[in-house]
Amino acid sequence: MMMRVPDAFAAVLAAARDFGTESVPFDAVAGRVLRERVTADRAFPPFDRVTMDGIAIHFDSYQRGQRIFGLEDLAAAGMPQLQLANFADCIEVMTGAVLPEGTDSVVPYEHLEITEHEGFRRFNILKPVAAGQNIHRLGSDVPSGATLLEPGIVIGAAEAGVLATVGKTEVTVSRRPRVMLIATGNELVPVADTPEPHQIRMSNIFSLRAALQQAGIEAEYLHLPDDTAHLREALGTLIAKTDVLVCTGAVSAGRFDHLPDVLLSLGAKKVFHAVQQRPGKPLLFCTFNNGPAVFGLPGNPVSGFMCCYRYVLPFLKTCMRQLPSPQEFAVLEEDVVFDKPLEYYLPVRLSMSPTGVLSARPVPYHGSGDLASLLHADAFLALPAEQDTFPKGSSLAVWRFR
Ligand SMILES: Nc1nc2c(c(=O)[nH]1)N[C@H]1C(S)=C(S)[C@@H](COP(=O)(O)OP(=O)(O)OC[C@H]3O[C@@H](n4cnc5c(N)ncnc54)[C@H](O)[C@@H]3O)O[C@H]1N2
Ligand code: MOO
Repeated sequence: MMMRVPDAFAAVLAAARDFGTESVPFDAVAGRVLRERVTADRAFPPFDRVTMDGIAIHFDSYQRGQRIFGLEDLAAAGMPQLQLANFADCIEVMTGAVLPEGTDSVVPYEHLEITEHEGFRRFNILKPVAAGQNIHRLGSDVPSGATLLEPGIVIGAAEAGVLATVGKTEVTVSRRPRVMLIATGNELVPVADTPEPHQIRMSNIFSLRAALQQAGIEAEYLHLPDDTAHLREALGTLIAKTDVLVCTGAVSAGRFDHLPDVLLSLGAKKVFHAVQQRPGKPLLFCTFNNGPAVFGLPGNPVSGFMCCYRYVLPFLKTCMRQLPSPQEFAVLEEDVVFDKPLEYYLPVRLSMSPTGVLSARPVPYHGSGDLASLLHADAFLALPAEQDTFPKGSSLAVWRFR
C-alpha cells in the first residue's frame, strides 16, 4: 500500500529515538543541539557600564548651572569601582568602565572643551546633558538568574557568545547519531576512477554526506554490490554498530533490487515501502528492534536528494531533539500542471521581492536522473497530490536545500 506523504512523514518522525547527550567544551559547540537550560549567572550588564569615553559627573551639579568640572581620577574598563569625592568634580571614564559611585551621567569627549588650570585638567561642558545619559544600567538587558537558552536550539554565533559570557565551560548537547551511507549498484565506480562507458561514478552518497555535514552530522560511507549474499553479510554487521543506515538504490522493482528483501530477512520491520510522491516513490523505511532505523532511498539522484531533505534530515533532527523550524511557503511564479495522484516536489529557485514575498521559479528539469538541475535550484516546492493545476500566484510549502 502506497502511503500519503504526511502519513509517511509522521511514521518516520514517530520512529525517531533519542541518541542521548554528551558534554562538550564551550569553544566547540557551534552547530550542536543544546540539551540543557542555560541561565544568566549574573545580570547583563553586571554593573552600571559606561558607554562613551568622556567624563562622569554628578548631574545635580550640572543642573544647578555648573559647566566646568575639575578632574579627580580616571576609571578604565577592568578597574574596580571608583568614588567621586567632591560632587563639583568629575572622573574621566572609558567605555566599559564601572560608573563611579557618586556620578550618574556621562558626557562624551566630543561635547567637552579640555583646558588646564594650574596643572590640573578641567572639562567645560559645551552641549546639553540629560540625566543618566550614556550609561548601560545594571541588569537592564537580562536580570540575574533569567533563562537565556532553552533545550532544542541549534547553537550558533549568538549563543556561543552568551555561553562564554555566563562561564559555561562545558555544554550538554545531543550526541550525534552514527550514520552509515550505503551506495548499492554494480554500475558505480569510485570517484577517483575513470568509468567505462557503461559505468558511472557514485555521487549520491556524497550529496547525502554533504547534506548531513551541513546539519552537523559526519557520516561514514560504503559501496555494496547488487548481490544478496554480500548485502546480507555487510548489513548484518552494520546493524549492530550503527544508529541510522541510509542506503541509496536497489529499492524499486528491478531484478537486482534486493535491498528490501535482505533487510526483511535480517529482521527489519517495514514501516512503508512506496510513498505517493514524485520523485522518490519507491522510498523504503524500516526499523530494527534495538537497532538502527533504515532509509532505502531510491537510486535516482534527485529522488534520494529530495528524500534526504524531506525525511532523513527531519528524522535525524527529531532524534537529536532539535526544535522544528516553522514551515516556509513561497509563491509560484508560473502556472504548473501535474496531473498524477502524487505529491510533486518541483525544483525551484527562490527569490525575495522588495516587499518581502518569497517566490519560487521552476528551473529546467528533466526528471529524477537530472542531478545537474539541482545546481540551479534552492528548494523543492511541494505540489499536493489532490490537485492537478497550480496557477501562478499559488502559495505552497517549500523544502529548502540551500
Ligand atoms: N518497473 C519499475 N521501475 C522503476 C520504478 C517502478 O516503480 N517500477 N520506479 C522508478 C523510480 S521512481 C525510481 S526513483 C527508480 C529507483 O530505483 P532504485 O532505487 O532501485 O535504484 P537503482 O535501480 O539502483 O538506480 C536507479 C538509477 O540511479 C542511479 N544510481 C543509483 N545509485 C547511485 C549513486 N550512488 N550515485 C549515482 N547514481 C546512482 C543508477 O545508476 C540508476 O540509473 O526506479 C525506477 N524504476
Ligand atoms: O523516485 Mo523516481 O524519482 O520518481 O524517478
